[in-house]
Amino acid sequence: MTETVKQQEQKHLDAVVKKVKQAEVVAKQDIQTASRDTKEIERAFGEVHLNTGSYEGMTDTAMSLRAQQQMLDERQNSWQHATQRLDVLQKLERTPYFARIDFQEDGTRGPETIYIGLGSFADSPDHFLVYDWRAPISSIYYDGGLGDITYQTPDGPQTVDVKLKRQFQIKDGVILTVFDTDEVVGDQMLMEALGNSSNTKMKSIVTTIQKEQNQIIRDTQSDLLFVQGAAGSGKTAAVLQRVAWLLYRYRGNLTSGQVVLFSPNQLFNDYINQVLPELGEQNMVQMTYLQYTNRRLPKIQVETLQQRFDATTDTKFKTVNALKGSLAYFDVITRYANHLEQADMRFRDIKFQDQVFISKEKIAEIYYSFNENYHLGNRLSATREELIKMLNRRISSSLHDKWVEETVQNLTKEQVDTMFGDQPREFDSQDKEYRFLARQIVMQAYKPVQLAIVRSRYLNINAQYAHFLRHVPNLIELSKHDVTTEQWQAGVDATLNGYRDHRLSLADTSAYLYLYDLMTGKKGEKEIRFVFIDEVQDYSAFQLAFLKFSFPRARFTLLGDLNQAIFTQENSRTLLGELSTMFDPEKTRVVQLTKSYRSTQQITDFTKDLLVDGEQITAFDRNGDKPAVLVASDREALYQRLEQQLAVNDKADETTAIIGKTLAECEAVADRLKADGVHATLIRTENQRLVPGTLIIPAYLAKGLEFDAIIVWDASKAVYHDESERQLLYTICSRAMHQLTILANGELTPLMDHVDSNLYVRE
Ligand SMILES: Nc1ncnc2c1ncn2[C@@H]1O[C@H](COP(=O)(O)OP(=O)(O)OP(=O)(O)O)[C@@H](O)[C@H]1O
Repeated sequence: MTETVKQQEQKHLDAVVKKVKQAEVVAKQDIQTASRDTKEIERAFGEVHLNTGSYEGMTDTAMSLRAQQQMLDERQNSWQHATQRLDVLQKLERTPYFARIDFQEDGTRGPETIYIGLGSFADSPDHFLVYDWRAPISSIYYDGGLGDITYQTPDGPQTVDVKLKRQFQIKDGVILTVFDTDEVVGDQMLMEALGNSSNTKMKSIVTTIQKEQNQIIRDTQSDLLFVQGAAGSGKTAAVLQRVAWLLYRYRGNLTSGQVVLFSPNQLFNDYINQVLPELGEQNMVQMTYLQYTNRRLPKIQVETLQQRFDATTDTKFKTVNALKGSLAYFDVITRYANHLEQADMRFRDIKFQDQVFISKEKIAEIYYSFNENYHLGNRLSATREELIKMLNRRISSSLHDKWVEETVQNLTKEQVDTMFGDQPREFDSQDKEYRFLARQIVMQAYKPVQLAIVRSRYLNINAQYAHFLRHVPNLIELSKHDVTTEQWQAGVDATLNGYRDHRLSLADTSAYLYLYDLMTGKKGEKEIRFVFIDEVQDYSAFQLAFLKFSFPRARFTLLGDLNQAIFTQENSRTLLGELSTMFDPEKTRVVQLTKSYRSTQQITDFTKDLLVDGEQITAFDRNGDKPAVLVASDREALYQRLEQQLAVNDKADETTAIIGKTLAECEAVADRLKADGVHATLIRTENQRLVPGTLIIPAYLAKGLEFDAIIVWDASKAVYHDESERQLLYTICSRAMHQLTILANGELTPLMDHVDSNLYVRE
């Protein structure tokens, strides 16, 4: 690359930066004007005279308040808009763009040049100095090298002839490197991006998005987009870019509040929460499935991640749990709910002052009095209406009860005033005035009854769920699911006992909520448009069906690695099959990512060999040390080796995570390091933060994270002996970017028996 090209480009860059700075000045002025206006309006708000003396006065006041509110909203919008704009401009000032493309459209005379950056920037309405990486035309940067390339526009596909593809590395307005490439996204740039060390926060990959990732990011057709990819193949990275892309593509019609990401744990949320702000967008709604369900059942303690991990190793209810996670079980509940349209709905008495006010038998009689066209939801609203009518009749007939008359007589003037409020007080007769006051008093007294009716408290969901569980053997052939009647019965008893102590397993919670939604006719959250589920292999088909039901208008993007199923390993392969029955095959797209970007070639080759029948994985060509394995006969030697490795990693500025199988093991390591004066942070729960420095993490919290160096604590036969733990061990090892050390006490896990001994160094 000649110096002159760099100089020419620097000149162009300087000119762009100058204009960005000018635009910043304008944005700052806009912000100031908007906040000044807001203050003005707020002051005027305070001065609106509240005229409630007459109906006309009240209407005038309401109208001027509404007008003020509207103006305030407008100003706040423009304030927000200008602030966001300034934020993007400030980012552009430092790095206005990262690529240049020269291309020619059919039938045009000369090539056109565009620059691509984090956001778009124009110095006049149709003169773009920088194109947003999400603009349709920018796709050609990610999708191909030179020559004819087709990209999608809202009006259909368009083909252009790409003449030049130039990449820049720019820091604080200065071009560091510039190189032309004929590749898709030059390996040199990717290599550099991957060479950086890890951080407690994930970064955006906007400059080096790979072609396959670009397909995922820009998909608009699929109702179900299933991304299957090996550990470290950039699923999470791609999907966060996709959120940013969707917010741009559907701007004006889609807000970040209409996008939900289900993530494996809270720690992971913390890890990824900088990516969208870095891209100039607001974060989507992020939660774990546990949080989603628990939020709806605040009084119940839903089993935590750790309890769930411990429970999966408990084999007693294995087949029962497998059934509860299946689509067949989802269908059973749906059928059971249909059956409730005819019979068996469980009700509670509505009580008033400890007396039965409306009996459950009466409620059942009303509920089943409507014809068969009434489904559960309408049946419930029709019943509610009837009950309210009954309550109103009771109120009317109580107006002359003795206690009511006495209360009315004893009202003070203030009490009367409050009861009248803004009501006109002209009554034709004293009796009418009495009836007005008496009605208010009786209504107040019956308030709890009214609430019980409106909030459907007469439904007995607990009894209903218990009835359902006992009824399951009549609804499904248990033997087809390898469950005996006795096993099922024991499972029911365990669930109900737990429930009495306000505890519920995650599988039961999902079933309980689904049944509740069907009983009450809830149709899910319609305003949510996109749902992302990361680490989908840890979900049961039931949970996915429930989420689909809960977000009926959403398109789903599911990310998974069947090699990493920690909780549901045996079901993970049938999951794809079950998913295909839930979504229209025409609108389903499966994308496979096979290249692993996270780890060095040596680590990827090793982790790949750990799998017996793994999905396809190829390493990205980046070299490092082979994984080291130390087996010692006493713990002391292991601790020494651990501390020695930590010292080496620290010196090389590599962040280390020590991953143990259980929390108990991690605690033991943490105690020992503390006693030896080695600083390390133990992550006990998902609510902690990922702080810089050495971390000690139990395996079930390590999902989705990555670190420069990983030390596997105790990969011995005593700890990892079962075939079902293979995927867990794979997940742990595949967290490492540059260094992997495996320590084992006594005998090495047999899960490593078939790993080619050339792929690691045995110390
Ligand atoms: N196109 C890319 N350019 C630069 N870095 C990338 C790219 N794609 C992925 N990476 C990096 O590779 C690493 C792994 O990516 P990511 O965490 O998205 O993988 P994953 O498939 O979700 O992995 P896992 O299933 O193990 O959680 C991250 O550091 C990410 O930033």
